[in-house]
Amino acid sequence: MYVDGASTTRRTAFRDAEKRYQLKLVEQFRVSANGKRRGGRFVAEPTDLSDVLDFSVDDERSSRRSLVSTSGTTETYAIDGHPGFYYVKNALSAEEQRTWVRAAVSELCEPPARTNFAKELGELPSGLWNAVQEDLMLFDGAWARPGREVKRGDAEERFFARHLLKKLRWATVGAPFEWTSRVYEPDVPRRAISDDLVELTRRIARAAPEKWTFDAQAGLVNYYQPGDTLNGHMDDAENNLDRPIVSISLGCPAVFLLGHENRDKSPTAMILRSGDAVILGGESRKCYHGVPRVFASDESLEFELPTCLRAEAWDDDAYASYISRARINISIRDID
Ligand SMILES: O=C(O)CCC(=O)C(=O)O
Ligand SMILES: [Fe+2]
Repeated sequence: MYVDGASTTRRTAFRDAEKRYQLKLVEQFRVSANGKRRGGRFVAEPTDLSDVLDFSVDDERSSRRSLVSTSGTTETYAIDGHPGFYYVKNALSAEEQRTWVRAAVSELCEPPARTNFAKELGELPSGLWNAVQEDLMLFDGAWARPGREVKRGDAEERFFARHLLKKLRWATVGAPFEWTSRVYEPDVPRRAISDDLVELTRRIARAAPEKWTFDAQAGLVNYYQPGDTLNGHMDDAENNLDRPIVSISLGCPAVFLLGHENRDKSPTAMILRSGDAVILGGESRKCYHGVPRVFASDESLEFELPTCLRAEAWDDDAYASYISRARINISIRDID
């Protein structure tokens, strides 16, 4: 769906910013009772976020943003130096956040949606989420109970549904994207974009004062675990770059870098939080962007999940436990 510049190795202002925010693990040592130094525990090195916009707090960094409109609890902001980009805070209600987390892991990644597994394993059988709950594994193209005990470190471990769920990185809804030829494939089986998703993203797109035409036709669902990143890229496979992209964040917070038309200008860093959305329209539609960092919700108080995603808010603990260590992004595009 995007140009992932071969230039990720070239030193650019964008690349420097990615490095600044990426997760760095440092070994933690402790001295045991007999005076020996023991290591082996890795923790995240603190990251300096003093230059990162956070729409959930009002401080000196807020001078770089301006409130464009308010509708109920939804607030839409523009950011200095990034025409056409909007941050839509509280774009989703508490209930909608749960609905779309549930849909992302139990519907949007289900066949015939294309996922990152297609190349290595072929299409997974349907029911990945239920297979995780029942601790099943992939055997001869179906979910099955393991025939014998599988120990930690055994090669078969990677076929457990719980392991595959951790490796789920993307799913496409609507017209699937062929990453090699970099085109949307018109005539293959697909998971249609539901009316609910069309309606939701249309509503969000209307928050932009430009009132761009936006027809939700294809979507990419990205699944991130803490430590996962999305390299700086520009989405350019869609025919008409005058149409915006609407991109919804769910679960753990992330650092999002919004750059410019090349990688040499310093990007603006901001935190994307659950229930918020961004609109990449106008000039910003052709700008580099990426996600160098996803924070686990228990890393620090400022990254806690909103109450609507914590265990007590669900009737099924499994969703709460997944989303406390995952981020989901649903980006919807108009591809004509
Ligand atoms: O995860 C995000 O917030 C950004 C996703 C994105 O840029 C993409 O899917 O093209
Ligand atoms: Fe993108």
